[in-house]
Amino acid sequence: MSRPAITLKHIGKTWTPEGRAPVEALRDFSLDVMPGEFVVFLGPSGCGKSTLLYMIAGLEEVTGGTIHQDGHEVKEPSAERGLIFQEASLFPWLTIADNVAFGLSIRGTPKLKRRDIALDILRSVGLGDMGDKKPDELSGGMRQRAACARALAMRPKVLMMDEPFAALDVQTRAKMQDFLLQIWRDSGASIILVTHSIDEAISLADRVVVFTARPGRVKTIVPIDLPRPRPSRDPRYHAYRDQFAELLADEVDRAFAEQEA
Ligand SMILES: Nc1ncnc2c1ncn2[C@@H]1O[C@H](COP(=O)(O)OP(=O)(O)OP(=O)(O)O)[C@@H](O)[C@H]1O
Repeated sequence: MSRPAITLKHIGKTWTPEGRAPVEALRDFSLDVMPGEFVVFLGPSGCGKSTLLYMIAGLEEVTGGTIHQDGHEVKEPSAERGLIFQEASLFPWLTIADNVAFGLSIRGTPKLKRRDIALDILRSVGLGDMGDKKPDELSGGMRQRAACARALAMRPKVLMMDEPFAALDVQTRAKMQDFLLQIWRDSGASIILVTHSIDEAISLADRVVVFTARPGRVKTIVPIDLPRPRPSRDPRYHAYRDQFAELLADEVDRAFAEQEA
């Protein structure tokens, strides 16, 4: 069997905000993400999903345990680990092509080559004609595709997405999910996606990691054993939906009970 792309061993994270009580966000969280695997993080609000993504990205430090990518300990951000947020964080003063090429300029890729790569990737995400536009001239879905193009330009081995489609309408969201599956297949990258949507988790994931309420731990890991595109009318799809609804309800109840205690 191949080596995991990402290995999380006994991760803990306690936030210590100034002047406020410490918050234990994650406790003893262990997980392997395999090369080319699509993993979805699903869990109640505040259970540490985003915190964990930022730590895998190298933007936050762990307070316990270790994170490795391809056997190397993660200590800082790397272009090999791309991160995409809910709102496409494009530079508003740059054109879409320049946004996509931005990371390549830091890497030292020559200007003409940068533009070629940017336009190529923009074509692959269906934005071939949009290179010279500014972000505010694009729709929300297009901006999010441009953010994907910018991350993909760096050829990341792992692409992390923090509720990337939450701000989009239902139809655009469904289209973006299809698009994401396509770029996932084309790029061969591992994807770790955070969502609150049970349907999104079932539609996309190879495996769904369900978090406990805070402090977040692995409650259970559910492989989705359905062909893609996932048949939402299939009784097995409904069985997964019921299973996740029950697992989440359990955790939400537990979180409320603890708040009231
Ligand atoms: N910078 C920070 N400083 C202090 N506490 C933080 C910080 N970031 C997150 N937290 C706390 O850590 C806990 C986990 O937050 P996080 O955003 O990772 O959860 P989440 O599962 O992504 O939540 P949601 O689903 O609501 O986005 C929360 O209690 C949050 O308030």
